[in-house]
Amino acid sequence: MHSMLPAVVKLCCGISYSHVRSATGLKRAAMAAIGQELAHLKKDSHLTFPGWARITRHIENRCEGVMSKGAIALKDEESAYEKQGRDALEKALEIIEDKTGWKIEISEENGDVIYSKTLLGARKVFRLEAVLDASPEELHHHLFINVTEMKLWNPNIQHIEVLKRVSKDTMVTHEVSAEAAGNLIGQRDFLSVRHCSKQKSCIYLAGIATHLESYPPQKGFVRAQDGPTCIIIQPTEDSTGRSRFTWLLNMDLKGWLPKSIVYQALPRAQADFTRHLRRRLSDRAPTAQRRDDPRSK
Ligand SMILES: CC(C)CCC[C@@H](C)[C@H]1CC[C@H]2[C@@H]3CC=C4C[C@@H](O)CC[C@]4(C)[C@H]3CC[C@]12C
Repeated sequence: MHSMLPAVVKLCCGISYSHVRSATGLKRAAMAAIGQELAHLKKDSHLTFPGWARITRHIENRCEGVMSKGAIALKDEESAYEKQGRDALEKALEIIEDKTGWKIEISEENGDVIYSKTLLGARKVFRLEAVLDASPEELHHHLFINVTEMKLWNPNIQHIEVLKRVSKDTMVTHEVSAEAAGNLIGQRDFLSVRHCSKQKSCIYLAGIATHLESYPPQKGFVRAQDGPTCIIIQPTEDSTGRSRFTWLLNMDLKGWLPKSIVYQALPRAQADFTRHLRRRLSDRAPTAQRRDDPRSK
């Protein structure tokens, strides 16, 4: 029964899509609540949890159970997150490096291109290719070191927090997407391992959804699952100090929305993100006030 409920609601939502579009306030809140309920149902059924999540949960339980043995348990936990991060990078790179089946989704005047591809298992992923006017180091700074500041320059992110610093290159983060006007997709929250790896002049930022017993899905949000995903930052060959930016967006938004809506929103979110990142980069003067700065609203 539980497994059928999401499908039934999805069907109803599909049928009433045109009504849903014009829904306002309370109605929309009610729909978001239904979506959230379904996400919880799924979570509780355990069956839908991917293997890696169960493993982390297992390790976490073990760690919490034997805290007195402290160091050993902690070490286990750390290496489990490290491993999740490394595995995510490996899997994301496999997806990016497979050159077959990519279609152009959006091709922008400034040269940015977003490609899409449907993976086995039917998930659609997106790959953005852009050249950014910043060094790999600078991008690493904005996207990894100073990750919590992202909400100041990206209005699509309402909240971002580092819950656990596992090592210099690995952390567990919690993000909440912002509510967007005219956006049918309600707010999502993400709990992910973020891992950074530098190889020669290349910087890789990988991410994958994870699980923290102490951080269950939050009230009011649908917990989405990110990854395996990665961003590759490499210097352009022309030594102008710019970077080639490749971003694989691989995300399961959960909830009940029809795929067509989700698959429109995702590349748009990717294009928006890049626009805000560019604005941040061109705005290096610390005193300048940005239009998109939530503090200036
Ligand atoms: C379509 C709607 C619901 C979602 C829109 C928000 C998306 C685009 C936001 C929410 C959380 C964000 C992520 C939060 C943290 C990081 C880690 C950083 O090292 C690279 C960027 C990355 C990976 C962000 C990419 C954009 C992101 C995925």
